[in-house]
Amino acid sequence: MMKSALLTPAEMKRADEITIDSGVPGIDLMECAGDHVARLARDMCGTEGRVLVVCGPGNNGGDGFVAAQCLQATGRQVDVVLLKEASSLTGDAAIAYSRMGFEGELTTTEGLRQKLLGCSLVIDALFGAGLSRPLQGEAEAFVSAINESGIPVLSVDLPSGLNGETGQVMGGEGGCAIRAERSVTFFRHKPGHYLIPGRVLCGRVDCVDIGIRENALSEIGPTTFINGPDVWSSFFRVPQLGGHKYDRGHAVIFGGPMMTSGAGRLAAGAALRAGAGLVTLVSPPSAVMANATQLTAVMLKSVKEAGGILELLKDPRLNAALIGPGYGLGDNARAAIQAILESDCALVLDADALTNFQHQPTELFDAIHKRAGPVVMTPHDGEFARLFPDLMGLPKLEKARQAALRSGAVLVLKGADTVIASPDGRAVINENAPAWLATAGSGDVLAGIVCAALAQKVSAFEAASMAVWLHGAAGAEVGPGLIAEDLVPALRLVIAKLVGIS
Ligand SMILES: NC(=O)C1=CN([C@@H]2O[C@H](COP(=O)(O)OP(=O)(O)OC[C@H]3O[C@@H](n4cnc5c(N)ncnc54)[C@H](O)[C@@H]3O)[C@@H](O)[C@H]2O)[C@@H](O)CC1
Ligand SMILES: Nc1ncnc2c1ncn2[C@@H]1O[C@H](COP(=O)(O)OP(=O)(O)O)[C@@H](O)[C@H]1O
Ligand SMILES: [K+]
Repeated sequence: MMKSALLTPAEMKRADEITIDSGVPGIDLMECAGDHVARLARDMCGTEGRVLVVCGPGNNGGDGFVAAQCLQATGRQVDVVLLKEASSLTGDAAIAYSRMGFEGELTTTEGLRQKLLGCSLVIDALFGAGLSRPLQGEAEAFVSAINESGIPVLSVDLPSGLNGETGQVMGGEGGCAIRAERSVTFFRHKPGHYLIPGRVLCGRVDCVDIGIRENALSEIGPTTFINGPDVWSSFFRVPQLGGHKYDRGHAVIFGGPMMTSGAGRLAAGAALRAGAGLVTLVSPPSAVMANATQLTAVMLKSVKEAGGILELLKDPRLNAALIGPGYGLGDNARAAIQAILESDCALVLDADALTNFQHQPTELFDAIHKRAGPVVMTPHDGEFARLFPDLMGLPKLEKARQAALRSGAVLVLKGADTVIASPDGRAVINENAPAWLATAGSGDVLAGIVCAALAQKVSAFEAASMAVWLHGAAGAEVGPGLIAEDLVPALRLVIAKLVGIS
């Protein structure tokens, strides 16, 4: 799990301190970092062309001085531009500057523009983890000039102007940040490398070892992780010789009326493919015929109203349920959801199940806190806004974490950078979803996969994380031209690969 830990800039600072306190000089870390930066710079622009290293006033600039020195030592033409006078440098950055062996040039934005002409790569060593406020004045003008030049940029640690904790540009809409082709960071990725727009601004990110102590992580206790098998593979269930289908759980999908019945069918098919031993699609009588003509291995049941649902869920073998996709809005729908909330089964609430409580969110959260079974909620941003309007201004990780804590549910806040947050404070960020997944019905498939993992008795946070990853991997397997129906058969290939490697 520690392999996939993400560190906030403050946690990374702590990891640096722990390592330095254990006897590793800070300048050694910086020299190692700068050496990697130089290596990647050579990787980006081969042996030809001038490299311009733009250095800020802190240790990020220090990494830039080391990189400049390494590049020059291999015969490279290098210019170093300073944002602040060299005399204001302190600590390791001052040491790195003094060891560089040549002078950096304190220049104006116009001077920087002249230096940019004809160079083949810019190393952005202006600001990294220490950026504490939006870029202004000369710093902002430097960043604009670099972006306008169109020259490829390698950012050190983070594109300058980006908040490493939130993935947002410091200063929001009015702020500015480097748009890099590649970034190189140290020890562990930061959430900002994966959260949008950070992920776009970073370009390809390399994470390199600079000698930070691994055991610093146990002292720091990170709570944010990148999603992948490292987070949940020990929870992934492989059917056992001698087992039977009930070992794999019985998922119940509550589908809607005929005109929106496709959503429930997609979710049911996905739940079966994702490993639930049995799947029953429960629908109002009007949709039964449509479902029956489309589905084979999925069982069907017709239920008219909340009373029927209560009765059905008394069967303890029905251990996981999903309601929401194509379900419909109104008093009857809300009564059905309330009936399901009264049962003990593990539960996924998606789409209409969330929208139905937009005027009574506290009622929903109280019911979730009271029930014994776990709940996973899977809103996209629009659905999230209906239940948590006051959290909308927060960065995505914080939004998901606070919503999980308030609701008592594991929260899957969807998008290109889906965040899964647990009420216990843990969160993962997903990165394997291709943009082809942004298509009608794709969320219904995801909800079905979550339900399958819950039916297999996977804990809610791991179930949600696993499902989001499988969904992303299935999307990548299908690729261009994907429609939601394609995801269900693609899951078979993804699971086959996963079982092969685990
Ligand atoms: N020993 C260490 O601590 C190591 C640090 N490393 C590098 O050090 C970086 C962090 O260094 P620092 O903590 O010095 O931080 P930075 O170099 O990112 O920036 C801090 C400096 O910028 C100023 N500043 C912050 N926001 C500003 C703004 N908006 N406008 C103008 N000035 C602003 C601060 O007052 C401070 O002087 C990392 O990103 C990484 O590149 C690496 O060298 C590895 C080892
Ligand atoms: N740009 C994107 N890149 C990757 N995945 C995306 C992107 N946009 C949306 N997704 C994913 O596609 C799915 C869409 O779900 P949702 O919005 O509920 O759609 P629907 O209701 O049509 O099924 C989610 O899993 C979401 O994370
Ligand atoms: K930088």
